[in-house]
Amino acid sequence: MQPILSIRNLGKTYASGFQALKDVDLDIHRGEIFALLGPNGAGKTTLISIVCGIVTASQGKVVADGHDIVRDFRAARSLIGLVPQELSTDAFETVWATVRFSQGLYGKPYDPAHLEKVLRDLSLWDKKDSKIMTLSGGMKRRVLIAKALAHEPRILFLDEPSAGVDVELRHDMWQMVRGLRERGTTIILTTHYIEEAEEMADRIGVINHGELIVVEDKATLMRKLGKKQLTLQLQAPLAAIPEEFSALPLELADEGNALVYTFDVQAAETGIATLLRRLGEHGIDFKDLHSSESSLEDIFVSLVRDGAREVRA
Ligand SMILES: Nc1ncnc2c1ncn2[C@@H]1O[C@H](COP(=O)(O)OP(=O)(O)OP(=O)(O)O)[C@@H](O)[C@H]1O
Repeated sequence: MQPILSIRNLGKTYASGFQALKDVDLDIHRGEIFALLGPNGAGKTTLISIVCGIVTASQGKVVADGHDIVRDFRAARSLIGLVPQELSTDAFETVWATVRFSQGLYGKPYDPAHLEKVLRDLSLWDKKDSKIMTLSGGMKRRVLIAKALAHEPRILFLDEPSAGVDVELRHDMWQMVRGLRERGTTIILTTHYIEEAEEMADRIGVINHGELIVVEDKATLMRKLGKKQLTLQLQAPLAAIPEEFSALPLELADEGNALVYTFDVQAAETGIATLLRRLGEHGIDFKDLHSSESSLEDIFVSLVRDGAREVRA
């Protein structure tokens, strides 16, 4: 099936000469939740801003459901909703007036029933006549979401949805995002919270220094780049790893009371049987063992640290 969003050779150099995006190619599938991860300044907001028509690209092409975002701006923009990081307008407006305005902005006719549903879903109905400046931070966040949903977008961008929100709102938001996806909306979110990507995303893209260094199904990413660790609790502590074992991916932990062996999830042979046999031969006994898998967070940190080279290799 044709992707709902197709990004080709996208680049952005700001007037300062700073190159914030370099040759980004990305297809977003219909109906998926895509999480874009990257450290501060990686280019996430720049990418979203280009697709939403807020920033002009220096090179490349973006097509949203068949509509070029530059040549066919109105049609493309009407398909897209954006929940930005901060509310920048309308402090003196009521909640109702601001969502009503957002509905009309992209040519949608006034549909009070839809607006009521959006506000009820976001627990904002009681506040519909309140001025935005009188709302709490969490409620203002909900207003941002309501504004983005007012024109029934097919593609929804959430820029750092969890930044500065409490646990309850975060979980409500996840619930809402899943509900939207079930009804056919495609969701692209940027996040610093790996937990959020791990919880929500079907696919994950990692961006660093303006380059998309990896795009992968979440499950595949975790399988491909994940490592497993086997921890052996020793009967007697070791002062150092014996010379004979120095070539193995072994580390001492817990003040010499534990040996940690790291292996690739994908490797044909883990080497565990050999390790255990050799430890036995050397009289290194253990009283307990357990294994653990690396989290998405471990994978992300190593990706960003090691950069593009190793991932592509
Ligand atoms: N208007 C601008 N002029 C010059 N440089 C800019 C401009 N806007 C952003 N940048 C730079 O481009 C880079 C990418 O910024 P961007 O906001 O896209 O990052 P981000 O990944 O969203 O970061 P964060 O996670 O901190 O929000 C940063 O180095 C930033 O300083």
